[in-house]
Amino acid sequence: MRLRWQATFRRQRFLYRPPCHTSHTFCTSAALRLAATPPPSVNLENFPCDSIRNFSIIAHIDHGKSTLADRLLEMTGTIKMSSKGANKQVLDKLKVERDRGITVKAQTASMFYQQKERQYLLNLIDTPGHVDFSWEVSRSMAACQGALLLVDASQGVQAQSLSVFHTARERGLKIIPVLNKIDLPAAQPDRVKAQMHSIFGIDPSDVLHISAKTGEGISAVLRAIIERIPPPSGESTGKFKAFLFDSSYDRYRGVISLVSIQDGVLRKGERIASFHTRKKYEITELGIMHPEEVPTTQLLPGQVGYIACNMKQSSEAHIGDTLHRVGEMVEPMPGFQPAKAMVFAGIYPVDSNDFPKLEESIKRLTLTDRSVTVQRESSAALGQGCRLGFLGSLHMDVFRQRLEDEHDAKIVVTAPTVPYKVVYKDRTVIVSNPTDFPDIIDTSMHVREVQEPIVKASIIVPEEFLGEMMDLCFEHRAEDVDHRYLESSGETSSRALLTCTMPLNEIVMNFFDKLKSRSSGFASFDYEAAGYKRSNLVKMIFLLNNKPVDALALIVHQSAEQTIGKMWVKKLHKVIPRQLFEVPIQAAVGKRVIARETLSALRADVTAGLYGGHYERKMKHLENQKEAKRRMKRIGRVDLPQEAFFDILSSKHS
Ligand SMILES: Nc1nc2c(ncn2[C@@H]2O[C@H](COP(=O)(O)OP(=O)(O)OP(=O)(O)O)[C@@H](O)[C@H]2O)c(=O)[nH]1
Repeated sequence: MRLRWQATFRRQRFLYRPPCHTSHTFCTSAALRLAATPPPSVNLENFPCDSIRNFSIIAHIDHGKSTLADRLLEMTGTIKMSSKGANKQVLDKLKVERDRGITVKAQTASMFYQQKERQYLLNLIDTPGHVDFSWEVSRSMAACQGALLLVDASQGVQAQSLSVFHTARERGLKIIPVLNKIDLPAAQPDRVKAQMHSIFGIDPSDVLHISAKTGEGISAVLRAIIERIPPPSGESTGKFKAFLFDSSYDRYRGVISLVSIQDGVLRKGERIASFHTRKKYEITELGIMHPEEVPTTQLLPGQVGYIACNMKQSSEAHIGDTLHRVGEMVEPMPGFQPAKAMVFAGIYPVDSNDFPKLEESIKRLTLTDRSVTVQRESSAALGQGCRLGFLGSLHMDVFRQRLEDEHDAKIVVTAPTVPYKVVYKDRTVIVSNPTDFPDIIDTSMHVREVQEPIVKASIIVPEEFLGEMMDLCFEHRAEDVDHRYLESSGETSSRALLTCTMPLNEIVMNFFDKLKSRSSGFASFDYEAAGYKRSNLVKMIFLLNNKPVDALALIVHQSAEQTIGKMWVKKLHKVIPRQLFEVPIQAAVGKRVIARETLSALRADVTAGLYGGHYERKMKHLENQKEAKRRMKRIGRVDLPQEAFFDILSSKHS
């Protein structure tokens, strides 16, 4: 989820102040339709800590976080109330988000709300829903004292409701349980409240009933935020200390950081230092997100806002950093786990000449998505490219789509891999590219063992699909499989929580799709990293006419090498065009050939079918053949059209 209206305003600014750094394809008409109430003359001195509440909305994907955020903004007058529900999350989204109905980046908004003669400053720190972006969720929570736990009244508690609840509880946040979508005919508020009681120990009388769609119950949510969430603490007379929890990049102003002020007051022109990098900066602009940037003269304790300080590189804004005034030493805030890339893939331009353009596009996109890691690599088959690390496979797919949508890039993406640990006699190396994976059987390599990343998976599913889900998990090398029922017996259809450990490699390809189709869409899934485990892994290479194609290499579990080898050789046979000679297609592990197909020879004369004096037609055919040749990648003596790579690699992802 993201606060789409905020994005709208940022983009409006971009529209009026061209040319801007962003290259997103924005929906301008939507951006202009959504009008804000004019920014108030903000005097933040009127908001001491006890008038401030910092909170986030946490929920399983699609349980209505964005919709509730829209209503809260309307109700507090931060955006204009629309008669026909025009302030919908459909507005002004990136194409990738419109296409997929998901949110990628957490956003922040400050709202002013009057209750009983008193004005409050409510800071909403929004969170995305998908498991790949859970890093953003915990990062957002670090700046809050409370969270609205939203549960869909028709779907009930789902896998990510569990994980976000536990993260919020571990961080000591006050949790306000909210039942959303009570307008739906399928809503079962009492049943879902009973689930929340048995799973989370939540008192059913504490649960608020709302419809974020119709607006029912929203004022009770605002009341609960003020009454139940504790205010932040901080001393305006203390030494200045701020927690940096997010950043974005602006071509003109450099890095814009979002901070939560812990102690002291920050004003324009003051000099601050980063605890992490020890670099010093001067504040050139500061303010609050309302929901667009509204400059203020100062930021006080407990407040959440943005700062610009001529920070040039995104990497200087270290998430979780403590900022302090130059010359004053403060105790740093407890650090923050940096995002860890778990899925890696090579990205190559379809036309090798486009590499500089592709590299520039990747660089620009990573300015808005700090969690992506980038390294140059090259492949004999695909030429120069980049190896990118992502938080998960959805994250990878979103990035790929953004490259295509926003930067018009024509790219080939190699099969995703996870980071493996290869333990040698004298050192341990992390390998995230199959090309670098050693031949285990070759004793001269001195490989002691190979370890793969493991995750702890949770699946919530109606009990009639439990057996099917267990089978699916076992097919994907699950261990420690356990389950428990989430509702007391006597329910018509109880739901079960299935937990197990699984290799991460097993879920990056198409596990999620299988889970959805084999549970008729009812299962929800979540996972967390659970370390590394020793495993029998091997590198599988594919040979065309006895020449290895590096871009197609895979790391597979030994138990599955036969099945995978045969399957891919068959697929390659289907997509590779016939050549002038017979071409063996082989899958091999070390020197062992696992599977083989043979592509029969083709005759060359493209004009053979043309009789008589059709000179021009003959020339056209020959020209076409020449053009097609230009687009070929030559593997040994085999010409492989770029489209075949597309077919092979995209089918590898499915
Ligand atoms: N009937 C009904 N539909 C709702 C309600 N709240 C949200 N929805 C719908 O539920 C869908 C998901 O809502 P979002 O607000 O995008 O959910 P989200 O939690 O932000 O989703 P992510 O950003 O993907 O995590 C949308 O189609 C909303 O219109 C509600 O109270 N009643």
